[in-house]
Amino acid sequence: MSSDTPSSAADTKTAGSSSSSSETTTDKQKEKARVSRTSLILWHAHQNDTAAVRKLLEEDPSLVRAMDYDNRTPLHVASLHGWIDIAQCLIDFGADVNAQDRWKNTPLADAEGAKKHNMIELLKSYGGLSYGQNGSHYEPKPVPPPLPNKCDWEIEPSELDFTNSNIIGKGSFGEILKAFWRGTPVAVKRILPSLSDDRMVIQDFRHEVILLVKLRHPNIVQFLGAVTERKPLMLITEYLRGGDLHQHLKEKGALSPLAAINFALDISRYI
Ligand SMILES: Nc1ncnc2c1ncn2[C@@H]1O[C@H](COP(=O)(O)OP(=O)(O)OP(=O)(O)O)[C@@H](O)[C@H]1O
Repeated sequence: MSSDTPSSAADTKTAGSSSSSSETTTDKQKEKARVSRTSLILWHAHQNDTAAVRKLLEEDPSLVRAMDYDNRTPLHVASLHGWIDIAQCLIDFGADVNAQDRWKNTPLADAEGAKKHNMIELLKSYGGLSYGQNGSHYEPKPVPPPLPNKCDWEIEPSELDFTNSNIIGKGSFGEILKAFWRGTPVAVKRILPSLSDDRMVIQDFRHEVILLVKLRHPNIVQFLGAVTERKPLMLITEYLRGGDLHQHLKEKGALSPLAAINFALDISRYI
């Protein structure tokens, strides 16, 4: 299931005023507003909403360099989906055609991986180069991305901010909390201390991490990292504002056949 919309438009108002009590508070508010606007432009790019993307860029042209926690820019998002108008608008505002995400993919590598032919042409006409793991001029055939090294996803526990965090769910071996990581809300599955030494629990946790590391799909919750070298063991994924499919089924009951087919198509969509 895809993640829900980003922070409300109200959050995007420029924060801070001359009456702010301290510079630190103003800085924090500014940082929060920047994170909100970053989420918004990425969201509108994902939704193919050119008017909204243009409006944000007119208000703040620096947003053309916005990046999420995977260093993915709005142009990566537009390229993957093949949204030509959005890509053109971003390029007009000076987007870096060869920006590289966390996996070193350029927008062109994404467009090639997703076989978005018009997008490939557009990006090439602006000097787009294909390097990264999805596609490459040097690799005639697409190759599956190599598994990231552990050091790419092992998260330093002190980077997780549990201030004002709350429990959003319970699993068999632990609880799921909403927390913040690098300025972004995340869901943290934390194994209960009482089970941290249980061999079966540790094995299950490792299996889940090994599986999640291999998955990268816009409609499957994104694995961000894990804490495996210290206790409590933790698994960090993107935070779904609307909860997961399980919660949706619990709250709303059985899906209509059409909704079930749409969910299945979303999950199995080849990107
Ligand atoms: N990424 C997320 N964003 C928001 N809510 C989440 C997220 N992950 C889990 N939850 C909430 O926590 C509940 C339990 O999560 P989940 O089923 O993943 O736990 P689990 O430990 O895998 O459970 P079990 O091991 O019993 O299957 C979900 O139904 C949902 O309400």
